[in-house]
Amino acid sequence: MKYTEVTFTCSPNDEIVNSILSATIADTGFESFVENELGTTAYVQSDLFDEAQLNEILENFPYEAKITYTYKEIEEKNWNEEWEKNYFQPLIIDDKCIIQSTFHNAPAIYDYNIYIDPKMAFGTGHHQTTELMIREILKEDFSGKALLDMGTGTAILAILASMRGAGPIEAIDIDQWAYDNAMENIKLNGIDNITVKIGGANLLVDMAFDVILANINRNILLNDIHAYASVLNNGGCLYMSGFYIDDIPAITEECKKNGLTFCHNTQKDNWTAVKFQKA
Ligand SMILES: C[S@@+](CC[C@H](N)C(=O)[O-])C[C@H]1O[C@@H](n2cnc3c(N)ncnc32)[C@H](O)[C@@H]1O
Repeated sequence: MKYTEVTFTCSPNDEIVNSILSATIADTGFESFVENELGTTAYVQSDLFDEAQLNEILENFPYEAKITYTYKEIEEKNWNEEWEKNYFQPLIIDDKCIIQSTFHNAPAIYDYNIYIDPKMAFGTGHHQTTELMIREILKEDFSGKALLDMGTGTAILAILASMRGAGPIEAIDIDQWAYDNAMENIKLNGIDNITVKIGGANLLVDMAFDVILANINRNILLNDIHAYASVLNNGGCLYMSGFYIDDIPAITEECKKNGLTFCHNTQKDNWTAVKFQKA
């Protein structure tokens, strides 16, 4: 599969502009985002890259900013090298959890030592939404809980949930790359209670979970919350991220329609993670 790397130059180059940019283009198929000294570098499958649509987004950008871009097609094999050279550094969260790749040699001295070789899949912990979800998982008692990780990406959340005692775990992603990468990372971390499947909410039949994690995006979540609610046990919790603080009312409204009550939210920059409970 060919990927296109788009380098955005943002003025101002700040958290708000880069966050809005990432969230907006994520809805058009962009999968990975790296903030840098110019703005954001983002990756999209080449057959999904639509320059006219991108221009329209930038023309109607909902925030005062000047954004220009250049792009080039990259080969699959370059991806790991890019990460190794430039982007993915070990990430330590709350002195409890480290996420690093096999090419790092940071000491594995934390309660949860996670290895992720990201390749094309999203989820190294460096995106605000992943970090917010990680903090929720570190906070809650997941022992013995049947758990679903929707939009698993690298399987980072499912792996940490397993280390925190959750199981059995289903990890689902719509993308073949994510499926392959999730399988690799699960093996790399010696986890044996996660089943990975390719697909979307249509797979959610004849299943029941105590906990559901879904870090995807606003529109997909709004569309699929009813399916998540249908496989959540009474008293079970749904944690979601991939959207902004401003989106909380719309998400809450949809959850309410499906018997889910708002518990709390956390936030970083403009991003948020929310917890809902089924009565
Ligand atoms: C923002 S990434 C999150 C990855 C990881 N869970 C994390 O927290 O870092 C969203 C993932 O959802 C997947 N995805 C997109 N649409 C989906 C859908 N309708 N159902 C399931 N997964 C989906 C994407 O392929 C991507 O891997």
